[in-house]
Amino acid sequence: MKHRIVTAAQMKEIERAGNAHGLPYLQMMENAGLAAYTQLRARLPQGGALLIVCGKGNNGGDGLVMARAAAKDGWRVVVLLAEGDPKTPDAMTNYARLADLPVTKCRDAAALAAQPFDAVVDALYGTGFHGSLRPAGLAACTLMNRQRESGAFVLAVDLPSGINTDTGEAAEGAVRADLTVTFDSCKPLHTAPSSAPFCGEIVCADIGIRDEWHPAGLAQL
Ligand SMILES: NC(=O)C1=CN([C@@H]2O[C@H](COP(=O)(O)OP(=O)(O)OC[C@H]3O[C@@H](n4cnc5c(N)ncnc54)[C@H](O)[C@@H]3O)[C@@H](O)[C@H]2O)[C@@H](O)CC1
Ligand SMILES: [K+]
Repeated sequence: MKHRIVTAAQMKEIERAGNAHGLPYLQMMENAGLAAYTQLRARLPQGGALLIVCGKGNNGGDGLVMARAAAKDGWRVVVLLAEGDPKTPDAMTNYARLADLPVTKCRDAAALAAQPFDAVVDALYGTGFHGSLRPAGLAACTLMNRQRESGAFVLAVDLPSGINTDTGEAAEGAVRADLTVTFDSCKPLHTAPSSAPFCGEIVCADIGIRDEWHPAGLAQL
């Protein structure tokens, strides 16, 4: 794990620098989703039933990349669109890329409560989350936490949903993960005492943004 820690706003600057150096946002999302999937496959090489809970932003987009990779690898994939259709351009592109794959799409967390899964991917909220969980988000987080209590392995994409990236404040009902795969740099929540216990093991994955591209002042942190 890299020891550099950056805020949500600094991470956006780093991504902007990556894009300016010729690494498009869509490619960063692809790299993020595949890096997280590689970590999942390393822990559950046998595959199985996989629930991927997606929000409507770019964190959900990372989850949709994972859904594509996992379906091609033979997992039985269910995607829960917990907040409806993806809304950001890159997440919408990755949703369209699922069209010809055997991925089940669902919009109702309650419908999945009794279904057993070997693994759950939390791609509901990432660095964009702040405040408290609203009903749809809370229902999705409750489903993930119940699945974990029933034995499913929970991988959080970037951070467990329901946690504020910069303060580490955990909303009531936030996800508890076995593994958190974050990207490029760690964020304050990964080490804050209030939120670190929600993360489980933390892996910081390379998504192709070279250290020398980082805006001045961030590369040395
Ligand atoms: N920007 C980029 O280039 C990349 C972003 N990546 C991913 O994108 C994530 C950030 O994506 P976004 O900025 O789209 O945001 P998120 O996907 O983290 O959040 C989604 C939406 O949730 C909303 N939201 C905030 N608080 C809420 C609440 N309490 N209840 C309900 N909804 C709430 C936000 O308004 C936002 O629109 C990162 O965590 C990372 O996973 C990665 O794909 C790597 C590249
Ligand atoms: K997440």
